Amino acid sequence: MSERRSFWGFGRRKSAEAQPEIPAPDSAAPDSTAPASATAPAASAAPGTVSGDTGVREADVRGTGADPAGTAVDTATEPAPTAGATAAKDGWFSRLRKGLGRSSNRLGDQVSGLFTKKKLDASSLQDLEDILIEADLGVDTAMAITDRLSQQRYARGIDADELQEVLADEVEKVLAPLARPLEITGEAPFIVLVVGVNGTGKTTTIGKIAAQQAAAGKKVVLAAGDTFRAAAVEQLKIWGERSGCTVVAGAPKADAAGLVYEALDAAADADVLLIDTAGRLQNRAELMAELEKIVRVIKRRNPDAPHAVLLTLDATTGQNAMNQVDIFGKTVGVTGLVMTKLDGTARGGILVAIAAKHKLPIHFIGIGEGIDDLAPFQAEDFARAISGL
Ligand SMILES: Nc1nc2c(ncn2[C@@H]2O[C@H](COP(=O)(O)OP(=O)(O)OP(=O)(O)O)[C@@H](O)[C@H]2O)c(=O)[nH]1
Repeated sequence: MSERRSFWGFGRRKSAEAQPEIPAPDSAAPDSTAPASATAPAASAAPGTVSGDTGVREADVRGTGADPAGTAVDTATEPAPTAGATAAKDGWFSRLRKGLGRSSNRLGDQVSGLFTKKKLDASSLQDLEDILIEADLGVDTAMAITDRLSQQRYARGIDADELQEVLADEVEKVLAPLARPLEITGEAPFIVLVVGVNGTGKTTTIGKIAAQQAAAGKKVVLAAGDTFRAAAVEQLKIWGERSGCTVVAGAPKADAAGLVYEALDAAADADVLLIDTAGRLQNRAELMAELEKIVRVIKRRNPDAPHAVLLTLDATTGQNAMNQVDIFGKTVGVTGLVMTKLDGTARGGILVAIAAKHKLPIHFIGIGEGIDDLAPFQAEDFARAISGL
């Protein structure tokens, strides 16, 4: 059993295919005069107040509205888990298990069907391997599990509970080296670029991270770099208002790289700058070129930045996520993954296959739309939850 990391992993500083038609990358110098406004959040803004005019999907800003300060625990100042942190941890695990219920039920139902026989034989092991592959765990993990079973248990058979333990163990082995909290430390502002396909949860993830960072006492600036979708800007502003973060937004359809340039200025004295980008399919070269331009603009200001490039992946998309990791990785140098929407999908196993193949750090997982529904990824918890333990 691996050592449990603390629930919240932030370090203190110093310490389908609806495709947006993003205009072709603008050749204007990004340091030109893209209109931008630093939006000071209204203290009185009610969470979830969504204007009908904005077209903001209500679900896009659904959060608890609760004070995020009550939910985050800063590990730097908290050497031992408090009763509250333990309760939060337990609460998170039961929600994770519930969220992954469809994935684990799918596995569990199919696997239990194999145990009508007293012993595992070559044919039931082959069936098991097929089930694991169909559950998106990937060929390598599926084979590792069946190999281990054939070596250790073949002769005497195995019951369903033992199989769940073996499954959890093997899944944890794949995931544990990659479960790394996003360390927002060192540089200030720490610049995080968030990229991904349409609707994978970029804006929501930024809103949640912003709330956690603000609750930890950081000064956070949000850049509404999704200039394509007006509703995305409104959505980000609402998240910003909730956590008291400055939001830098431009005119609709403004050049995204120019907006990012303005945001870099606005964030000069901030601890963290979180940059939202428009969703784009990984096979649209011109849209991927726009992302490269954003990275160039950032690097021109700070060659070490962005300090993190997060790719959000929607767990419900299954195998397509593999290809997204490939192409976004090649284009903008993804440094870590956020897997969203693990609640309510039967395809959560894809995270294991992605980990086995791409070996990128997995920073966060999302199991809902609310402000509390994003937490640092913990391999053991995930492995046990998906195995139905
Ligand atoms: N159930 C669930 N819904 C989520 C999760 N994360 C995000 N969502 C929802 O997914 C939808 C899309 O999220 P956004 O944050 O707008 O996604 P995006 O990637 O910014 O979207 P585009 O800007 O259109 O590319 C919203 O309705 C969110 O509330 C999650 O972990 N679980």
